[in-house]
Amino acid sequence: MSLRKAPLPVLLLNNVSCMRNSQIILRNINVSVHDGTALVLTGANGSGKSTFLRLLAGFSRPSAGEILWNGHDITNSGVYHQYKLQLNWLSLKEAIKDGQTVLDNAQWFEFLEGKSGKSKDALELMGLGRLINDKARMLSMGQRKRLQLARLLAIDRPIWLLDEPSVALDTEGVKLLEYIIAEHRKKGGIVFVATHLPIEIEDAMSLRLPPRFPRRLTSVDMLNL
Ligand SMILES: Nc1ncnc2c1ncn2[C@@H]1O[C@H](COP(=O)(O)OP(=O)(O)OP(=O)(O)O)[C@@H](O)[C@H]1O
Repeated sequence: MSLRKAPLPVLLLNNVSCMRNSQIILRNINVSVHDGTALVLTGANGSGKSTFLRLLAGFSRPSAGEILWNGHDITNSGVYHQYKLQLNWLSLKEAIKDGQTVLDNAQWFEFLEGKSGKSKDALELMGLGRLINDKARMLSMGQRKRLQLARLLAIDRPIWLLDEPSVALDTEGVKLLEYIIAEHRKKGGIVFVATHLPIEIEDAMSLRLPPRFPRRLTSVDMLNL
């Protein structure tokens, strides 16, 4: 008889809590993530979705508990050095240079990554093929989001941390987002999505963060307690 060991999760959040300004933002989060996993984070404004992604990105440290990547604590500087190369971060802060062309904006990220050759196809896929030589300042909000998503594809890292990725996208844009997430997962990629908007992700895990009340409770909060 052979005993097969369960595979080690790629990412393990083990009793993770996070405090800011003496307030608990996240409390005792336990999540186990394997290759191909998608986790959709929802919750009210201020419930801690971005904070959750920031912890995963290593931008801030858990106040308690640990985040393990392949069994290693990401707050260890040697581990983090390797871990951060796995991450692709997308947020409302878009880091787009208005004076550069759409193509340059994508290729610059590829260049920083020591890669080349994927930006054009990625922009085509995201529906920006006709605009690659236009200055980024010409883009609409939704087109800027498409450019961010094209960069995600061009850089091609395994763990995606997406904060409100569908904001400003039209119906076709959301479908494209769902498509690239599905394709990324087929290759074993891991996707975290913090969102208020509906997004279709097959077999996704979901985590709804409880509301927090840093402000005075309203009657609506009282009803929901
Ligand atoms: N650096 C910080 N210092 C102090 N408090 C912070 C810090 N960052 C976030 N917070 C607080 O943590 C709480 C959670 O914020 P966070 O941005 O994670 O929520 P969210 O669920 O992403 O909200 P939204 O849906 O509005 O984007 C908020 O009350 C916010 O004020």
